[in-house]
Amino acid sequence: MEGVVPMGNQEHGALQPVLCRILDANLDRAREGLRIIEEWCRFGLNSGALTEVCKHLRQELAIWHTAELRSARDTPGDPGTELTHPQEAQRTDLQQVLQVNFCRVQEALRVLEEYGKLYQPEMGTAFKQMRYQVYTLESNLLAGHRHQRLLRSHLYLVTSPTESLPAVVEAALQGGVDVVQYRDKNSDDGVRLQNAKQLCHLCHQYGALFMVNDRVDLALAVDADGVHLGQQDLPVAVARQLLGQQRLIGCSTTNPDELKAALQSGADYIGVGPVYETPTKAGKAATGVEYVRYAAQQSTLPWFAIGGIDPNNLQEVLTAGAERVAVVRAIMQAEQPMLVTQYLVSQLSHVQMIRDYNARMSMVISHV
Ligand SMILES: Cc1ncc(COP(=O)(O)OP(=O)(O)O)c(N)n1
Ligand SMILES: Cc1ncsc1CCOP(=O)(O)O
Ligand SMILES: [Mg+2]
Repeated sequence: MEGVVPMGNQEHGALQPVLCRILDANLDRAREGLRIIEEWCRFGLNSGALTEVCKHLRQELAIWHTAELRSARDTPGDPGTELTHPQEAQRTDLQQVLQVNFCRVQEALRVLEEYGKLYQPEMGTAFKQMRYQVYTLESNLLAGHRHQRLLRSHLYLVTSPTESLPAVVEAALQGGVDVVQYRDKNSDDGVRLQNAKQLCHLCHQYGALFMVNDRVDLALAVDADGVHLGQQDLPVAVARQLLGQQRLIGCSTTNPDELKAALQSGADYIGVGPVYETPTKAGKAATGVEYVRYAAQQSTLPWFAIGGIDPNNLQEVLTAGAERVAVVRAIMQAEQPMLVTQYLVSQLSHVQMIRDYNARMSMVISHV
């Protein structure tokens, strides 16, 4: 086979330029990947600490990137520059951009670690340490992104089955909905899987969270952000074992006892309701806005008022203390789902703005 030389037959001298080319290419690769991650830390997260970690790693790589390694570069003679994978052209959301670049940096560091040992023994240890620093950076950066998104979420759409499911969900996403839950009690699993996959992809394109109702297996199968569980569903602790710490778990409650248990269960957010009677959950007694008032006083987790909420009664729910609401019919059955979503979003952000302002004012007053 032309060009294939067993390593044992290569003389050390002949190996040196090859090593230099491998090290040069992978130093470039690691630095480029880090730069992409650093831009998000700096401009997306405004995190000085995470930006500093990326910068420090890039500077360390630069020190190893000596003139000898750079001068070994032979881009025109590199057959790898022509090779692209179709997936390189597809980046569907920010999460993917970051994930792909973390992989790229980690792979490059692994190559540097292994080949570096042949070039200069200290390289092995140095790049190994850097690889572990990158793993830590990855978990600090990616861990908690769902929880952070949840904290910024105020409008939650729970879907109902319809022919135009993707179109309605996309309209709601265009209107600014923060979380979408796929809820389908009757379809076959094959249909559910297809729908959940499609909606998950759509939500992530718009930077919204995607949750699955009831089904932990389906949530895992489509890489959803989490699952929503009621009192008759799997216990939160069991779902947590299956889903891990990174995914979100929501828990429905209808009264103070359930709220107390849900707050201690390890759930990430709470459903509060049905506030009003609703055909979507026929036969379930309404809690009334009193329970919304109670949740506003007692909940230590983000919570969403749900059940019969629409543009006409939203104000009453907000006045009772809600800052977050979940709806089914108000959006799924709207003639113009995007407009209704925009209206709900604007009402919710208005109330949020007033509450934030009042909270800041009372802090100022308490310091005078
Ligand atoms: C956000 C949100 N809150 C409450 C529910 C209701 O969950 P559950 O009581 O399990 O009832 P079903 O939706 O499974 O019929 C929810 N789905 N979402
Ligand atoms: C799933 C669920 N859980 C409590 S109320 C409810 C349904 C809310 O539907 P709608 O917003 O159409 O009243
Ligand atoms: Mg349920």
